[in-house]
Amino acid sequence: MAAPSFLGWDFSTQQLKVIAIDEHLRVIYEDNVNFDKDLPEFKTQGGAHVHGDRLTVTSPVLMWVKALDMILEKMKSSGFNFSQVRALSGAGQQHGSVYWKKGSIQILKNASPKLPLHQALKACFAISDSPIWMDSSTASQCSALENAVGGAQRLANITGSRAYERFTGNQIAKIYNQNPEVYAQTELVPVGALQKRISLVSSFAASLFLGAYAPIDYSDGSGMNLLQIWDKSWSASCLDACAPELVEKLGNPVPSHSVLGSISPYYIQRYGFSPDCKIVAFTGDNPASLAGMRLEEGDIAISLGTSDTLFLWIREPTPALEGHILCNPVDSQTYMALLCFKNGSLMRERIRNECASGSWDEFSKALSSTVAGNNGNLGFYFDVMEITPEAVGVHRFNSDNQKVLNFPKEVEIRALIEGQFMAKRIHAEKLGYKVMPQTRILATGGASHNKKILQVLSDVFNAPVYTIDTANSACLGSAYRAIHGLVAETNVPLADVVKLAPEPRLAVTPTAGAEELYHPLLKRYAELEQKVIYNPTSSCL
Ligand SMILES: O=C(CO)[C@@H](O)[C@H](O)CF
Repeated sequence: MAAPSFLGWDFSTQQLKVIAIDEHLRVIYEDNVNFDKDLPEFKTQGGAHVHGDRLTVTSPVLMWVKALDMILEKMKSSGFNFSQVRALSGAGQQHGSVYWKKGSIQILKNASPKLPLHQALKACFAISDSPIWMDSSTASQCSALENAVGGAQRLANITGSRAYERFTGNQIAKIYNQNPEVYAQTELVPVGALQKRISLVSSFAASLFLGAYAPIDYSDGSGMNLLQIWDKSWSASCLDACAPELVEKLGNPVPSHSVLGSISPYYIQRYGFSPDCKIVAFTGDNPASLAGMRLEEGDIAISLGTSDTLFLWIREPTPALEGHILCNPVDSQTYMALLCFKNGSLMRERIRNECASGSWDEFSKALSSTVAGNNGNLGFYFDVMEITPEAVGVHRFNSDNQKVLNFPKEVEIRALIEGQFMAKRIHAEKLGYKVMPQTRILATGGASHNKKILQVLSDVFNAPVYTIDTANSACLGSAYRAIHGLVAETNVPLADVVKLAPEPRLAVTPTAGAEELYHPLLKRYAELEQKVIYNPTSSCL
């Protein structure tokens, strides 16, 4: 008797990925389809089309459907046993939107198992190229939405974020403003009938497996500037500010752990899935990554990449004009926060090249040869316009808070690393994050292989740092959520469901006295940050 398995899907920007795990959480299959390489007929770059205005960015919907056909055929050819899949879930790139044309629901429901799905659905989309998260063409719609609800902070208090160009509500508003006839084409049926016609990429992907329109989940719905994150219902003032009859087109949002139903007959007949295979609500890629990293309350995940991204588990968030508060995908009573710091590894590499002859070993030696706290020297390093906070340029201050033009090389290196991590703690705490006794920092990305850098991170947060591999965290998190969905109704936390998964590896613990040392420095850093924040009207500092 073959062992039961669970599938996790990730409809990300550049590729479609799938992971199968067994009941012991061991990976038994993984595969991917790269959109540019494997589907060249769609002529994408990085999975997207960047339009001539350099602001509009879209991706072809049928490319996503065809990628699913391809990956399922690859699995079938490899002899994958679909009949043992007990449940599946998935993730999609956040904020993107799919516009189903009138009548698509019948075509989706009755797709012939003799044909690939992309052939059945080829005329089902009112917009063939969906707007995605890389789009920044909706500045006017963002201003209109913030004005309609009483300002940026008010919108953040309602939806968890101020208006962002990539957020779905503003994208829908642009389509309604610029293509009202297309907007009218998207299907409209009574609310409550679980029918709807505008999907996120995540709920669109779930619809393909369900053979019906899948609802938007609370967590990915938090990335639309439309959902009230406190009572998890659509905000009437936000919907009305974006487009008419929007609630009929979105349907009712659902908890992210919801079992939506059984897999569509199309997959049973074409691939041999079991009729009992359950579809668990899909969610956004970042919420799915939180599940894949198995974050728990008090944890903070830091991805040290080109830009540095923080995932926080927060019980009582305070939405701000920076960062994003989302409904937690694995615990409907709590929240997750996303914070992005644009000046990440490229900034670290520039200082390494200039102050450590391009060598990470020399960079690490400089960190070892300088004292924690850097004798009160502080620095802000933003080669490109930073978004957290909005600031640009390099600004150095000595222990008397006097601006200085430069630091000795090893002081510069420590000022960069301490500054980057103090900023992360300050802005995380502004969003309501609290370092707790059980706090763990889960570090990933290139710089997480450098223990000297991690030691500074541990000291600034006064918390142990673990390293994890997040290469497939969204996919793996989706497979974990597929298992969790089957038991979530019994209030079993995800942590219990995935306790057999490989543990993160402890890398460093805080140096004794770190909290006492960095507490006053964090206060100084926050005060000085106010001086460097970008003010287009003031002379450069
Ligand atoms: O826009 C983002 C999050 O707000 C990106 O991380 C997308 O989710 C990437 F697909």
